[in-house]
Formats: sequence, structure tokens, C-alpha cells
Amino acid sequence: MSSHPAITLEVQPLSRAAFAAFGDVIEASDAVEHFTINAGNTERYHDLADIEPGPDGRVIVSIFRGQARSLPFTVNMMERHPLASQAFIPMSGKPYLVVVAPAGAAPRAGELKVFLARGDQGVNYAAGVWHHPLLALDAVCDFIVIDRRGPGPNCDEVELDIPGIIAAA
Ligand SMILES: NC(=O)N[C@@H](O)C(=O)O
Ligand code: NI
Repeated sequence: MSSHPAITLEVQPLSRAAFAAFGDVIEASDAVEHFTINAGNTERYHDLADIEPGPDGRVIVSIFRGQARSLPFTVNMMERHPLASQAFIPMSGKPYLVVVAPAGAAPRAGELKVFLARGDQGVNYAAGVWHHPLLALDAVCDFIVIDRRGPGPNCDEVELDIPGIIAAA
């Protein structure tokens, strides 16, 4: 564990534009391609995320049941999936936190971006993007997770040199 003092991390609302460097936001909005189907009954928000299973991988769908994290929360590690993307789509309709850093070298606390996602927004981390494991808030929450099943290691973890504190959402 670092002997350096932790830094306080700013929390910003999740938006497609702000998250674009890290992957996709999965939401029904007028900003994405959408069209009416089913004889007018249904609006299709189309092709929202680049799901990448990676070499010899298969796309799988799972459910993660996350325990609520309490705030203030200390971010002292990050992980990445170098081979494939990973998407989280909330099923419980509650907000959650998303912590990311650019793909590449191990992240430093000052590079972390923290987003507060609404309960109707999902995220898809592009392959290699550093992120913190699931950060559900308020209650136990279920998420549909779309990621890879296949050969080879696909989860690198790193301890942060300086912890980051999420004081409040
Ligand atoms: N380990 C695992 O499947 N979960 C993490 O990848 C995560 O991002 O929550
Ligand atoms: Ni992950």
C-alpha cells in the first residue's frame, strides 16, 4: 500500500461524449441511431456498443449481483481485460459508479475518471481499458454483463501508487 496521501476524485455524470475514449455508453437517447419497428409499437436504439470477444473468444452473457459499495470509497486497484470488451447493463434501475483510465501503461490516480451512471445507462469497456470492478451503490444490484469466454488470460490487475477517494456520488 502506498505511503502517499490519497487524492480526492471528482465525479462527473456519465455521457457518451465524456466516455468515448474508454468505450461505449448503452442508452436510449436521441443522440444514437434509432428507428421505429413492430408497426409503431417499439423504438429500436440500434448498434450501441462494439462488443469484441477477442481471438478465439465467444461472446457470453452473465449476471453480476453486486453488493452495494459504501462511500467514501477508496480506489486502490484497477483492472483491464486486454483481449476483449466488457459491458455492464444495470437491471435494477439504480445509479452506479464507473472508474476508468486509458488503455496502456498502468494508471496513476491522477489519470482516473469517475462517472456516475444512471440506472438506465450501461457501459461497454473497450478491450484494454483500465477500470475498477463493479461499483454498485445504494443496494444489491444486478447487471447483465457481456464479455468474453475463451483461451488465455484476460484480466490484469494493478495496485495504484496513490489511492483515489470517491467522497460522494
Ligand atoms: N472479474 C470480473 O469478471 N469482474 C470484473 O471484470 C469487473 O469489471 O467487475
Ligand atoms: Ni472487468
